[in-house]
Formats: sequence, C-alpha cells, structure tokens
Amino acid sequence: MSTAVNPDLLQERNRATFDPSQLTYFLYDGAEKTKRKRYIQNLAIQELSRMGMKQYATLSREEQYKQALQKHAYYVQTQQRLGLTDPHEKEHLFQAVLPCEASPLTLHKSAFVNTFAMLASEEQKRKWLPLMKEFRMVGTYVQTEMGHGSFLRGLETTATYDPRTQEFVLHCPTISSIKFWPGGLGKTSNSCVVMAQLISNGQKLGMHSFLVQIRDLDTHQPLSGVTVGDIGNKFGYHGNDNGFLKLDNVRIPRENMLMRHSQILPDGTYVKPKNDRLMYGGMTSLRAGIVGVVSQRISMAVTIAVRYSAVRRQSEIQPGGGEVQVLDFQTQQFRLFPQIAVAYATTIASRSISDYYQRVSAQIEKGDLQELPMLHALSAGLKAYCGWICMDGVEVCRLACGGHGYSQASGLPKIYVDTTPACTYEGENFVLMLQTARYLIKCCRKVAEGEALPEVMNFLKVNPGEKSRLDAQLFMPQLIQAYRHRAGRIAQEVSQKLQAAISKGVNAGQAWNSNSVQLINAGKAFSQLYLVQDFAQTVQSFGGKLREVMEALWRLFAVSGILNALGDFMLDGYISSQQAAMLQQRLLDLLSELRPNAVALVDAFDFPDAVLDSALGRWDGQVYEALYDYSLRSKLNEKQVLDAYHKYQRPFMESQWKQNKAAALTSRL
Ligand SMILES: CCC/C=C/C(=O)SCCNC(=O)CCNC(=O)[C@H](O)C(C)(C)COP(=O)([O-])OP(=O)([O-])OC[C@H]1O[C@@H](n2cnc3c(N)ncnc32)[C@H](O)[C@@H]1OP(=O)([O-])[O-]
Ligand SMILES: Cc1cc2nc3c(=O)[nH]c(=O)nc-3n(C[C@H](O)[C@H](O)[C@H](O)COP(=O)(O)OP(=O)(O)OC[C@H]3O[C@@H](n4cnc5c(N)ncnc54)[C@H](O)[C@@H]3O)c2cc1C
Repeated sequence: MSTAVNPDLLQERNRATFDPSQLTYFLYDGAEKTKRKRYIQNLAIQELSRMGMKQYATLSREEQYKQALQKHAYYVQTQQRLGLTDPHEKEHLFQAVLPCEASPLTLHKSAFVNTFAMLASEEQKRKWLPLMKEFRMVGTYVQTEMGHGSFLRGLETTATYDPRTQEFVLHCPTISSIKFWPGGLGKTSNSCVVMAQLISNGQKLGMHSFLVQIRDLDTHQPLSGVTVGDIGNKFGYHGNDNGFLKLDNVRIPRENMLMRHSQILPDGTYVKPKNDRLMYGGMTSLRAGIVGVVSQRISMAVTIAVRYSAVRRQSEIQPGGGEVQVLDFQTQQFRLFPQIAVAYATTIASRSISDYYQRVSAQIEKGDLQELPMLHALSAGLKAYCGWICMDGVEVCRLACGGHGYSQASGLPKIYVDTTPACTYEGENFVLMLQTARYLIKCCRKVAEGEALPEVMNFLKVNPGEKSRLDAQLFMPQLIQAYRHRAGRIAQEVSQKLQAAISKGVNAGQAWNSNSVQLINAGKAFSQLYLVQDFAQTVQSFGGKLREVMEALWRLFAVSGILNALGDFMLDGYISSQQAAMLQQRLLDLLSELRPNAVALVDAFDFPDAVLDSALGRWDGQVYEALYDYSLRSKLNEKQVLDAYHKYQRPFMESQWKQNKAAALTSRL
C-alpha cells in the first residue's frame, strides 16, 4: 500500500487557520500528557499486532468473545506492567486495546467492583475487595430481569432472610423474574452483585444488593441452584456474553447483603438507610461515565466521515469544472459540521459531569446529601440527551459516507452498534429524561412558592413576554439567553398544565402521563441548555485563532440546535420569523466559515488509525487501497469456487435448466 498522504488531505491540513495540536493539548491536558497518551497507545497497538490480533469485523461471534477476553487480559496486565494509576492513562490504553469492541470483563471493574465498593460496609470491603481486585472473583452487576428493567420497584427476585440459619434465600419465582442482560454474566463471571427484593420477618423491604457467587471459583461450573448462560446474538456487542441467571432457592450468608447503608441484624431486624436512593449510586456513576463514552464514539465517527469526504471526489459543482471533494457540497457540510460540534460539546460536557459527580460523591461520603437530587437529574438528563445526539450523529456520518459507509471496512457500523445500546442500558433514555423532568417540575413549584433554587436552575424564573434580542452578530449572551428562555418556558408551561389537571381532580399519575411528551421536551431543553452553556464557557478559555474557530463551531452548535427545534423557540413569539430566517442564513455562513478547518478539527481528536479501524478514516487518506485490501481478505475469497456452489447453486441451476427443457418439450407436443 502507498505510504504517501492523499494530496487532498494534505491540502486540507495545510489550509487550516489554526494549529490543531493546541486543541489536542486541550483535550488531553497538555503537551506532556498528549505525548504520554501517544506512547501508551502506540505501544499497545504494536504489541497487539505482534500478538496477531484479528480485525474485529472479520471474526465470528465466538471469536470476537475469545479475542475480547484475550485483549482485556492484555489490557489489565499492561496497566500493571506500566504501573498506570492515572484514570485517563488507563482510558487511553483501553481505547487502543478494545476500540468499540465490547469486552466481557468491562463490567467487572466499572459495575461489579465499583458498586460493591459503594454499597458494602468497611468490613465487607476488607474481606472481598482484594479477591475482586486480583480477579479471583470475576463479576458483574445483575439487576434487570426478563420482565422488568426500567421499573426497579417491580423486580421480582426475592432475598428472604432466614434467622434460623442467618442466611438469605435468593429466588427467582417466575419466568419474568429471570435476570436477563447483564454484561459478562453468561460465561465469564463467577460472582455478581444481585439486586433483589428484601424480605425479613414477613415484611417486604424493597430492593437491596447482595454479593452472590454463581460459579465454582476453581472449576468455573455453576453452583447448585444456579442456572446461567448467554442470551444469544444481539444487534451488536458480540464480544460481550450478556447473560441470564435463574436463582433457585440459593442460600448465601447474612454477611453477603451489602450493608453500608442498610442492614439486617442477626434476628432479622431491618435498619433503614439514611436515603434509600443511595442504593442507586452505582447507576448514577455509570450514567455520568456514559456521556464520555458516547462523546468518544461521535468523535470517531465524524473523524472518519470528514476525512473521507475530503478524499472522496464525485460529481461536479461547475459543469466541466472537474469532480469536487464531496466535502465541498453544502449539503455534506450541513450534515457533518454540526456533528463535529456535537463531538466537542459532548466531550466538554462529559468532563464537567464527571467533575460534578466527583464533587457530589465526596459530599455524600461525608453524609451531605443535599446535591444528590441535582446530580441524579443532571446525570440522567445528560446521559439520555448526549446518548441520543451521539447515536443520531454516528448514523448521519455513516450515511454521509455513501455506499462504503455500509461496509464494515468503514468502521462505522461497529461504532454505531456500540453507541446505540447506550440509549437503553443504564436506564432507558425516555425513562431517564422523565426523571430529569421530575426534578424540573419540583423546581418550578419552588419558583411558584418563592423558594430559592440552585444557581443553575434560575432559568426557570421565566419572563413570559420576553422577546429575543438575537441579531446577525450571533452574540454569545443572546444565543444562551434563547436557550434559557426556551428551557424555562417549556418547564413552566408543563408544570402549570400538571397543576391545572390535578386541581381538576385528575390523579397525579394520569396527569403526568398525559403530559409526558412535553415533559421529555422540558428535560431535553434543560440538557441542551447545559451543553450550550458549558461549551461556551470552555470556548472563552481559548485564545487567538483557536478561539475564533471554536467560537464559530460553538455558534454552529447553538444555531443548528435552535433551527432543529424552531417551534420551541417561536411558539410564544420569543424568536420572530425574521430572526428565524436570519438564523437559517447564518447557519449556511458558518458552514463556509468552518470549511477550511474541518479536517484540522477532527485531526485534533488524535485517534490512531488502529483505534478508528476504518478504511475510510485513515490518516493518510489512502482509502481505495484499504477498501480493496479489506475485500481481498473476505473469507468468501479464500477459495475461487466455494463448496456452496457445488452443493446448492449448481443443483439449483441444473433444476431450472431441466424444468425449462421439460417446458420446451411440452410446448412442442
Ligand atoms: C456498560 C453497560 C452496563 C449496563 C448496565 C445496566 O444497564 S444496569 C441496569 C440499569 N437499570 C436502570 O438504570 C433502571 C432505570 N430505572 C431506575 O433507575 C428507577 O426505576 C427509576 C429512577 C426510573 C425510578 O425509581 P423509583 O421508582 O425508585 O423512583 P421514583 O420515580 O418513584 O422516584 C423516587 C425518588 O428517587 C429519586 N431517584 C431515583 N433514582 C435516583 C438516583 N439514581 N439517585 C438519586 N435519586 C434518585 C427520584 O428523583 C425521586 O425523588 P423525589 O422526587 O421523590 O424526591
Ligand atoms: C447492551 C445492554 C447491556 C446491558 N447491561 C446490563 C447490565 O449489565 N446489568 C443489568 O442489570 N442490565 C443490563 N441491561 C439492561 C438494561 O439496563 C435495560 O434493558 C434498560 O434499563 C431498559 O429497561 P427495559 O429493557 O425493561 O425496557 P422497558 O422499560 O421495557 O422499555 C420499553 C419501552 O417502554 C418505555 N417505558 C418504560 N417505562 C416507562 C415509563 N415509566 N414512562 C414512559 N415510558 C416507559 C421505554 O421508554 C421504552 O420505550 C443491558 C441492556 C443492554 C441492551
């Protein structure tokens, strides 16, 4: 394969008006840390290549599972060998080892060990954490059942305390109570944190967590009373053995209930937690983390699509003027540039929600639960909103690559199937957004009662007759104010509708359901406002040329967000039709303004080729060579004439000939 860089890509890089390495340093916290990231990733990529790892897309499901295990083992061992302690460095390594390749061991640390550490008492941690950390216990987080995932209070698996033996009896009483979906459960885990309804002294005490061993630690055979296995092929995620688990009167010692927040005493007496939502802490942590996962996925997808669009030449703009880079079509820019903006906006939001999570967790550790509701509302809303826009964005990128985007060689199907479940796992997005809306409605009531709100919620104090002062300059404060007004107006309006329905005697549940489409819209508007504000704040920290480019990108994010939900902004007359027309024109101007920097903006993400795993998104732009090479490696090309030809195709063809011969004979008679 040629080693030269495609001349179109070279020219794109030369015409950029800013230095992309400045942006790379922003993303990876400086030049030194960027260098270190590159060292770690290159090392892993080279070592894995020497170990003979195969391209994910060319493997069968079983092979994907096996290779994911092999790679995950390499990931943990390399972490240890390099003495990595910084979580970012671990993430860089992980990205290079398992890029969008689901691993059966992912949940061991992120969900099993972390949830255990959050919910176990100090004594329990002393006993079990070492076994978990040295992978003697390999585990996952087992909550969802066949019949219930969203509505946790509906879970049916029971943990009944038996004071005579001081044990819990874990039992799945119905087919719908079989645990279903947990990652790594089917074949890999020997232990798990199980969520079950606690029953003691005949009292139902709600959902609690239990440490349950499901397989023998040496033979790996399922223990007595345990039926466990893989749930079968899915939409994607094939490296992961998402599993089912049926517990049939399985007994575990009393000490296996995770007792940090609530306890069962030996005689069966129940000690309540300070706040029963603390049990949900593991989910909150994962939701905050998912914003980072999906932002990485859209960043990868848009890198591929923009580089490919710079290399791909097809059709003429000027008849006879020669074929142009497809990136020069306004429609291509209209599809792709907002995705670059989404990639940066969500990356920035992922950092701030992660910082906020750390801050509030530290307060919770000290017993201060004041910010828990806000953390829940924000992590749920951002997980859902960013999940949606990143999933949609990945698909936009795939479609923008035309036919080749449909090939696994593009890397885009692999990214898509790895992004889309983020809209379902860790809380189905609509369900989560309704939780955010629940918080917004509570805040609206506070406004009505004249109570103080947290600073970030002050947008709910809406000025009803307000008109936008937006003009063609697209000043930051006016754009942000548009989002504040819209989010406040929608939340207040739906809050009033709920109040009105309730005062007419409609019960609260019915009133909620009848307004839930608008409640979702309120949650989205709030989450979008958060992204717009957060992105704006970051842009203001840049200087020089970089600031100019990032301000244009921010404006594109803000303007396209308004245009995509124009009704929301115009319904109460806040934005006039003249302003809407002005925004439509300014959006097109922004596309032209950003055009020279499109490639530099995606280059700044600094994804190695092995991470993108894409014939279309290669750094050197040699896409046709890579596509052809991928095709030649197709398993179907291993033989010139396949067995299937002799077994099915030829007999079928011959049967058709015979039929036709018979028909010809009949017609002659
Ligand atoms: C890598 C892939 C790994 C995947 C793993 C998985 O998928 S694992 C499986 C992932 N599965 C899922 O994610 C399942 C999704 N489902 C759920 O999380 C819950 O069923 C629910 C939150 C939807 C409702 O729960 P519910 O019926 O108990 O609650 P309710 O509506 O009656 O509200 C009661 C109060 O609780 C509050 N509150 C709620 N959550 C939290 C929290 N985390 N923190 C703090 N607070 C929270 C709420 O604000 C409300 O406060 P208020 O207003 O009364 O002061
Ligand atoms: C790849 C993957 C990995 C997973 N990993 C794990 C894991 O490790 N551990 C684990 O325990 N689980 C896991 N899950 C399960 C996952 O958490 C659940 O599927 C998820 O929480 C959604 O629940 P559900 O399947 O019951 O959806 P449902 O609730 O049945 O959703 C169906 C529809 O009903 C709607 N709906 C439900 N309730 C409401 C409501 N109150 N208001 C409005 N609409 C509603 C939803 O919006 C959705 O449109 C995983 C799932 C996937 C796909």
